[in-house]
Amino acid sequence: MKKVNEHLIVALDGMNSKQALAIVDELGDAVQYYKVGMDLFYKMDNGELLAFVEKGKRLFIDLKLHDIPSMVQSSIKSLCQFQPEFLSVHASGGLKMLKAAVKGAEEWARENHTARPKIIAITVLTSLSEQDWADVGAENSIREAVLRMSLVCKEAGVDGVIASPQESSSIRALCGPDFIIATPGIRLMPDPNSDQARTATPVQALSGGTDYIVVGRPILHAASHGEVVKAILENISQFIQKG
Ligand SMILES: O=C(O)c1cc(=O)[nH]c(=O)n1[C@@H]1O[C@H](COP(=O)(O)O)[C@@H](O)[C@H]1O
Repeated sequence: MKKVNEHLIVALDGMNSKQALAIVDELGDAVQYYKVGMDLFYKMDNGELLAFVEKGKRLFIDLKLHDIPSMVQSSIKSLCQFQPEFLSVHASGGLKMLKAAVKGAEEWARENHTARPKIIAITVLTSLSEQDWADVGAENSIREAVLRMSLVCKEAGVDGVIASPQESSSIRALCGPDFIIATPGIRLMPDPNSDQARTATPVQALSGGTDYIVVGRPILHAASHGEVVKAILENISQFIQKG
């Protein structure tokens, strides 16, 4: 069984590498998983990226790859040098691209005699509402699209998806217990100024069957990062105990 803090991924967004690594030190053992997204990745040098694993942390490099299959395959291989536990791609890249992502990770693992990072696919961004989705030409609902994408991901051998709490219980039912679901858009209280459209509290997300909640600004913008992490971990712990 996973430890309580193995359900939380802290997204280190909107800061430079020095600030990000200072937060890792500040939060200490409370947080195991950190997500480095595009804005931080482009600011970090190789040594700083390797520091996460050196500090005993588990790394999610979230560059949301979306390109032709051969490019995604080689890019995944390049990213493996930082020993991430998770790498992300967009599910809308399609079956061939998703298979190429897994192949890139497998090749790297074989060549380096180690386990491969897990490939996680973004379905429909949690910042999109049904209206935003329709505006870009989609004719099905977000839920239908997320479920279809999840099935394609499973067929491709992708390890799991990122989706909102509104879709996670259906994904769990469709794709089974071992398929990873990670859920961003977590808010501890309603936030009308958020750029997220499909949000939930930590407990709502976990009730939907998600494995990991991904939390950025609610922790990073708080007066005390540690206090918010503590509150989230208490929520998770209470949820697990209720079983
Ligand atoms: O890939 C992601 O992690 C992701 C997918 C998605 O659909 N929505 C989403 O918000 N995210 C990420 O989750 C984090 C959410 O940050 P906050 O809204 O600040 O908690 C950001 O790092 C986003 O890049």
